[in-house]
Amino acid sequence: MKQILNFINGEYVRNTSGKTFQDINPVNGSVIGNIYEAGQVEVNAAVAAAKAALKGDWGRLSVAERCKLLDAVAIEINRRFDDFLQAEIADTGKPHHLASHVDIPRGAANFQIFIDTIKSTATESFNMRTPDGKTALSYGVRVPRGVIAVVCPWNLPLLLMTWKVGPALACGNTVVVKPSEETPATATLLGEVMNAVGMPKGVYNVVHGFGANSAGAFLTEHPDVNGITFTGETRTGSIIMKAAANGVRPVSLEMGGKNAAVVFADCDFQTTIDTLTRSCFENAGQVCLGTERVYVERPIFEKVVAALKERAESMKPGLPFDKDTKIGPLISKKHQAKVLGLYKAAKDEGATIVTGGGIPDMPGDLKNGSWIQPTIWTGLPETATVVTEEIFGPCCHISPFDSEEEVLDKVNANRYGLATAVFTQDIARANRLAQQIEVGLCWINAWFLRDLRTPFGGSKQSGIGREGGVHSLEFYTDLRNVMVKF
Ligand SMILES: NC(=O)C1=CN([C@@H]2O[C@H](COP(=O)(O)OP(=O)(O)OC[C@H]3O[C@@H](n4cnc5c(N)ncnc54)[C@H](O)[C@@H]3O)[C@@H](O)[C@H]2O)C=CC1
Ligand SMILES: O=Cc1ccc(S(=O)(=O)O)cc1
Repeated sequence: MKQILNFINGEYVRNTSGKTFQDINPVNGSVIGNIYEAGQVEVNAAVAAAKAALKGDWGRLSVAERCKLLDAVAIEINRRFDDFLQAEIADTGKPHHLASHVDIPRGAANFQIFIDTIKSTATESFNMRTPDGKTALSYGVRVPRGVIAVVCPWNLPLLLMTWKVGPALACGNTVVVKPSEETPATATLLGEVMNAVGMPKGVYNVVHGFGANSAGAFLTEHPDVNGITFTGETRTGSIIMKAAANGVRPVSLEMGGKNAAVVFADCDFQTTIDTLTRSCFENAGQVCLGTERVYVERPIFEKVVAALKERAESMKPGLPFDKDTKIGPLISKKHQAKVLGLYKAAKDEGATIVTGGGIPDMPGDLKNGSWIQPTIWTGLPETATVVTEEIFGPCCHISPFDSEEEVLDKVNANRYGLATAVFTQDIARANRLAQQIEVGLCWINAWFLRDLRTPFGGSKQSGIGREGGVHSLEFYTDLRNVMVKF
């Protein structure tokens, strides 16, 4: 049995309370690890180590030296690619092709991309004449904020954690990471990488546990934490915002979504169906950017429903390492119960179940896993639960529309505003819509196509702030103005 320890000040440590909880493989419900829950003592130690590191070797490094270390981290993750892959797959049950093409490569790349950003981003300067006839030059310098708390979800554990740790370290901060209690493995493994490349002690720390009355709350409420970056549910983000208010600490929040796709009759049909298949069902729908509302222009409504039904039914569930596996389980029995509850709500509220709606029949011990059928509904009003609430499962409701104005109103009538994908060959119409849809990200004839220099984040209740490229620097540094008179 794996023993999953906290990583504090460069060392793996258990805890003083003796409290542990189980790491479960969602494929078959088996216990794969024993996680040592960090209490207030361990969180205090991690924050203290991170604070001390700011004044130690780490704080004295030049930007170039810091970047060299980050590059070494990326190289070491890639050298240990298979260890990360096995760990991520064991925790999440996601198909091998997904973890090996998305999660782990991006986990490494997230340490490299911000090297260019930090090295090449200038700050502004202004020259002016003073009232007494002298000259004044003012210029900006970016300084690290200090200790950053990084609170992470379980859907893309390494990818989303490094998306924050990479820029935080590039900017000279130190971090205390609180991975999701469901997926502790890769954040823990990253500690070995940090030690292997010679990262100074205390720069990267990991504390395990839950939210309320546990590591998550102890960390975000800690007075020596100087900034909090969070990805997870909107409800949790709101609790974290309140914790951050105490001490007036900045927050960056990437939260829930109820993303729409808008399909016009003139779309490239095959590309649209291929893309919708990914956006609705990939990672068992556990992607914050995933599509759960599909609006289709009436002339091709039936055709889209039929094509997507066929694709949903071809998503073969199975073991992560089986070559023909197309979909893994949900992250946990708890999440499966939530998704099944919403599947039931759809039925109770009168949905037509085009396909799915329950649990697939799995062989042997896989019966104990948290599997779910890809599901499509039609026929619900815009007020229905599964049309308004985030599900985070492999499902969507498809409804017809007749005009651009109608679909725009429907897309925007939701409290979330993370992402939308528009499918049409009329590029003027697509751009018109993209500028009116209230989201942080809008794709045209694409989905999950990312240039990591661009801003990522949500509008409305999907988030506060943007990360990616120079936008990450906005959060992970404090911009100081210096004015010199001569
Ligand atoms: N906008 C985005 O980029 C993304 C958003 N998400 C959202 O994340 C959700 C799935 O992730 P979950 O792990 O279920 O989210 P969650 O909000 O339950 O948990 C996220 C993290 O916050 C911690 N946490 C929970 N309560 C806390 C508290 N009171 N104080 C401090 N920390 C606390 C958890 O232990 C976990 O590490 C999705 O439903 C989706 O809404 C997921 C991925 C990306
Ligand atoms: O699931 C949420 C999510 C997925 C991807 C990204 S990124 O743009 O690739 O960093 C962010 C959040």
